[in-house]
Amino acid sequence: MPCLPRRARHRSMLRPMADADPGFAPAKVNLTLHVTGRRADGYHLLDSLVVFADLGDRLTVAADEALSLRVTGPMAAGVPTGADNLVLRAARLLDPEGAARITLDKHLPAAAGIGGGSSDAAAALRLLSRHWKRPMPDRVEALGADVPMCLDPRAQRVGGIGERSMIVGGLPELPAVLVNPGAPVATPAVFARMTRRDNAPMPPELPVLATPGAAAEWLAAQRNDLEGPACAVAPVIRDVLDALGDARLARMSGSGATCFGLYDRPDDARAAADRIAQTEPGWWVRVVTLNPSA
Ligand SMILES: C[C@@](CO)(OP(=O)(O)O)[C@H](O)COP(=O)(O)OP(=O)(O)OC[C@H]1O[C@@H](n2ccc(N)nc2=O)[C@H](O)[C@@H]1O
Ligand SMILES: Nc1ncnc2c1ncn2[C@@H]1O[C@H](COP(=O)(O)OP(=O)(O)O)[C@@H](O)[C@H]1O
Repeated sequence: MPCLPRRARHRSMLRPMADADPGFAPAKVNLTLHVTGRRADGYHLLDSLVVFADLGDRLTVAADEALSLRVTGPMAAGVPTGADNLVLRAARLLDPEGAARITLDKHLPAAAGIGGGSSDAAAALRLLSRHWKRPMPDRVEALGADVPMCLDPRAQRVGGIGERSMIVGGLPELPAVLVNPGAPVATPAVFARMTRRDNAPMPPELPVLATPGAAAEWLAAQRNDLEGPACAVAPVIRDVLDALGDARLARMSGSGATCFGLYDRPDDARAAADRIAQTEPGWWVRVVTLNPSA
């Protein structure tokens, strides 16, 4: 596999793309997640290749005299609606006095390793900074380690505890299936289960991967170091990975429990999703394109 220099841009913090759809909060998928160390404050150092999906939550804002949030949509159940919702926390970080009527239409499962809450927070920051004409706050990572990477939903290599990002090119669109078994998994519980925290990073230069097959082959030699600990917390994750056994690559995203399967063609992904949905009607199963408009 040639190791070519990639089109890359180093930034300590991502800024929203000028042409990003500001109210769309796409699912985040960690194609790799190498845990390479731990900071003195307990947070873990990561080396992760992150992409976003063409599936996500949707935020809208309207002028009003107070700040309010309504959560709707097929995955609204159980999502906090009060001040602890990341959308309201993002709004307050941007402007403690700001007023708006916000609607969050949930399509992603919560506490699922696909950054739904973080992506919602990033979308709230994008939308409300326009609506209120306020600059983006400096320390958005105060909302969560995943929030900075969600501000600019393009493929990126993430370092530090999640706050350092580098946009990467050379990845194709990836036909995929996302599967969540409906067991919420708490991120701190998974990190706490790790027995080894000084694991190897990815290679310094990522290769150019022209096709889904080439991407799956290279990714298979990388890892998600949280997969084993997450399976110990929620053993059903093993069943999900087994169900995705016909994929070119099956792996867990983030701290779980959502797993992704990569396929050569969208038709292959659709066939796998139909089969899994029939066998496990209680699971959340979606056909997606990862890294859309690559
Ligand atoms: C694991 C990842 C990988 O992308 O994704 P998810 O599973 O959440 O989607 C993220 O690092 C999660 O980011 P996020 O969910 O925003 O984390 P935070 O709210 O900041 O932290 C939740 C808890 O996770 C642990 N944590 C998080 C990030 C990190 N680099 N090291 C950690 O040890 C800490 O115990 C922290 O208290
Ligand atoms: N807008 C939101 N959507 C989903 N979860 C939210 C939201 N705001 C706050 N939360 C809380 O954040 C936690 C993490 O949710 P989420 O970001 O979806 O998962 P993960 O960190 O596993 O990717 C959940 O336990 C949930 O209670």
